[in-house]
Amino acid sequence: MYRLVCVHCDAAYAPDQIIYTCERCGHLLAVCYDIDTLTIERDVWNRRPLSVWRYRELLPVRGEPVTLQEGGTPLYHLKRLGEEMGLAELYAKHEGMNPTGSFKDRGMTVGVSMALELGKTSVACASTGNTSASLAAYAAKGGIPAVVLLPAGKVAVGKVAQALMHGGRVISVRGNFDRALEMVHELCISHGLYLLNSVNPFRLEGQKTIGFEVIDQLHGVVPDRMVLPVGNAGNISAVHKGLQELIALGFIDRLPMMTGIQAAGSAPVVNAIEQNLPELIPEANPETVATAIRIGAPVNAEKALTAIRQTGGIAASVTDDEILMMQRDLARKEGIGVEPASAASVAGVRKLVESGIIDRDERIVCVVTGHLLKDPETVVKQCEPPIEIDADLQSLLSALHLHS
Ligand SMILES: Cc1ncc(COP(=O)(O)O)c(C=O)c1O
Ligand SMILES: N[C@@H](CCOP(=O)(O)O)C(=O)O
Repeated sequence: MYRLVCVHCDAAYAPDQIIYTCERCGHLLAVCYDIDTLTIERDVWNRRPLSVWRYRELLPVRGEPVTLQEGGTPLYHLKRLGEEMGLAELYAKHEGMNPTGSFKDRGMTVGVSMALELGKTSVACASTGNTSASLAAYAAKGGIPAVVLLPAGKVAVGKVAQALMHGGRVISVRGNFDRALEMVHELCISHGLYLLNSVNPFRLEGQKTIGFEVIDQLHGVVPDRMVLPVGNAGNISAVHKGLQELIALGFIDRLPMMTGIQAAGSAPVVNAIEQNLPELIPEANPETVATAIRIGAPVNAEKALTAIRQTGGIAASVTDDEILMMQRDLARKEGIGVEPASAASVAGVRKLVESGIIDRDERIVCVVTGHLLKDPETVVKQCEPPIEIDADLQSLLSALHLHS
């Protein structure tokens, strides 16, 4: 059993009410389980495949889910990069290995399943790219239409391609993501489409399973720190919520220090933490090469600030150059291909270790959120082009600087 509860004033709403913000105070809602009434056995979870649906007792969906087999992503030990930074236990949870190449799939399997359970016949979102790619795919699987609003000219080509190919109705808005989100919210309220951005409390339930999987992949050990790139701030909030539920169940006894990394040109959460502000001041003109996190007014900021502060975590920013350098390092030293926003988490660790804020004996899990192929243009710009040669062995040997 669960209710929807306001994260600010605790007002409660029925689970089948289609509502995204509190009627009393306007803040976001969260799914709140009556943990004492749940029967969850860890052994039962452990016998199921590692996936979002391993944890179905702690998810709101009651019927058969709309699934593309999301979750169960690898947790890599970053031995080379860890050694360079002096960290023996540095890990990356590669969310780019989900069906559409980002962590959004964990949310959409739950969100689209709930849309159908609630009798909705169309879905919508605003997106910097990944949410739209994922929503279009899961709506296709669920057999309902999806409308997606993208900031014009600011979405990586792989993500636009996915949204189009999966049959999304793609609208390019001359404005930034924050404005597109306001517009789609209004559209959903006025015309009854189901909103599947991270203001949707059900979608974030799916995303919390990242934290569950990390604990299972570390054989029950809680990492000292979890580091996530922060855009709309839904993911860091969701992982924190999930881990709090594991504490309530008695499955773990402490929380990792929740650590959020933003791009320097788009860092309102970092500013709020650094200046100890009670709430965030939006950034009017966010800018970064990491277009996925080019967000100036993160809607989940209240929860993210709480997650960071309550766990003794931190927020830090990294420059575009630091992000791209880490994208190359992950690709070339670890064989892990991620998009720029994802590299921000590991770049943030490097910076925080160098500045002495992160201790070298910490066990650290970075969430790398999306796949390299999402943004091929940014990749190609950083690399030497292929060497074109005539089709003979001599040309090949000379291109490779080898003697004949
Ligand atoms: C690849 C990628 N990384 C990180 C983020 C940030 O996640 P959140 O908006 O939940 O903070 C997003 C989307 O916002 C994303 O697409
Ligand atoms: N990076 C996101 C931005 C939208 O965030 P959401 O979590 O509110 O959907 C995207 O991929 O669009």
